[in-house]
Amino acid sequence: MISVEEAKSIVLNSTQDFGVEEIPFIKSVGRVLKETIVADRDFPPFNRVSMDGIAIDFNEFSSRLSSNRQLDFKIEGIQAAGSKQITLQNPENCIEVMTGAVLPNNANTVIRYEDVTIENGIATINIDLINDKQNVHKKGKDGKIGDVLIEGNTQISAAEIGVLATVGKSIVKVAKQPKVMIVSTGDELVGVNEIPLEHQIRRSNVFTLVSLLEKLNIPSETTHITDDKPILKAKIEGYLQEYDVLLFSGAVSKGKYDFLPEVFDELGVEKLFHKVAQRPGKPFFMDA
Ligand SMILES: Nc1nc2c(c(=O)[nH]1)N[C@H]1C(S)=C(S)[C@@H](COP(=O)(O)OP(=O)(O)OC[C@H]3O[C@@H](n4cnc5c(N)ncnc54)[C@H](O)[C@@H]3O)O[C@H]1N2
Ligand code: MOO
Repeated sequence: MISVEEAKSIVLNSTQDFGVEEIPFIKSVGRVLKETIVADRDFPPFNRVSMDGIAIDFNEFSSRLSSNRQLDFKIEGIQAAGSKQITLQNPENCIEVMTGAVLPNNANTVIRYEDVTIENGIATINIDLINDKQNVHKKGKDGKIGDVLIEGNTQISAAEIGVLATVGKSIVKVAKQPKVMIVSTGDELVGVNEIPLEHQIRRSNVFTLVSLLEKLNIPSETTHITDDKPILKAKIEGYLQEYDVLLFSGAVSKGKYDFLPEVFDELGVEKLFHKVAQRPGKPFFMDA
């Protein structure tokens, strides 16, 4: 018999690498990333307008302010998000700009609609306090092309999904999940939908295990084998070929029909431990 701590360390030292696979990024939540994700361009990729309003040349504004001239700017055009960059032709004018748009060429400062009055195609700025380059999210401020955005071995969450989408990673390399079969044993067990006879109980443990694995994003299958040694042996021999991990519930104790330890031995699987100093679950069995 070994302690819980010893058992835990044996389990954790028996981890296996099941390889790498490529999957659609949207299916990768909860999976472990097996590549480094880098920025495919600067972010933002252009000087990006961050307020709806007008874009002007700041020098023009400050020289007018210092010489007490009118703060009215003729509107030359509109720069919408998703449109190619346009150019402010005359520095005495302005361009209406939308959040997410490219800052027009020759403009460097954005004033919000809330601080402007627009009448007959002329925008008049109603405030004095304006900072050079305000309301512009500078190209590359969040990240430069080639910057590492997500390190390998990160567990992918919703936040990483957004980053993967941003850099165009539609297919992503992740650690492969093991193929798992969960086996219940015992002639006393009946299905969840069945009404057990007095001497029977419903098969429940396997579904707890399925759910625990589902939480880790590991799909699994379940099956039931009756307490018949030749059948157990034949079935387990097949599962050992087909699956990476077999989980068993029952048949590892001292009972007359607890055949699993013998079957494992006959099939040549290496026993790592059997019996852990814990209650419940003392006859916990693990092999490699
Ligand atoms: N004059 C003012 N302008 C803005 C104000 C304000 O108070 N006065 N508020 C700013 C704030 S704060 C925010 S937040 C934004 C919200 O704007 P919208 O809800 O109208 O969103 P959009 O302008 O359409 O987009 C904003 C930004 O996000 C980018 N975007 C949009 N959809 C997506 C998507 N599916 N995936 C990636 N990126 C997306 C878009 O290109 C813009 O860059 O308004 C400010 N302006
Ligand atoms: O509401 Mo906005 O997100 O402050 O930029």
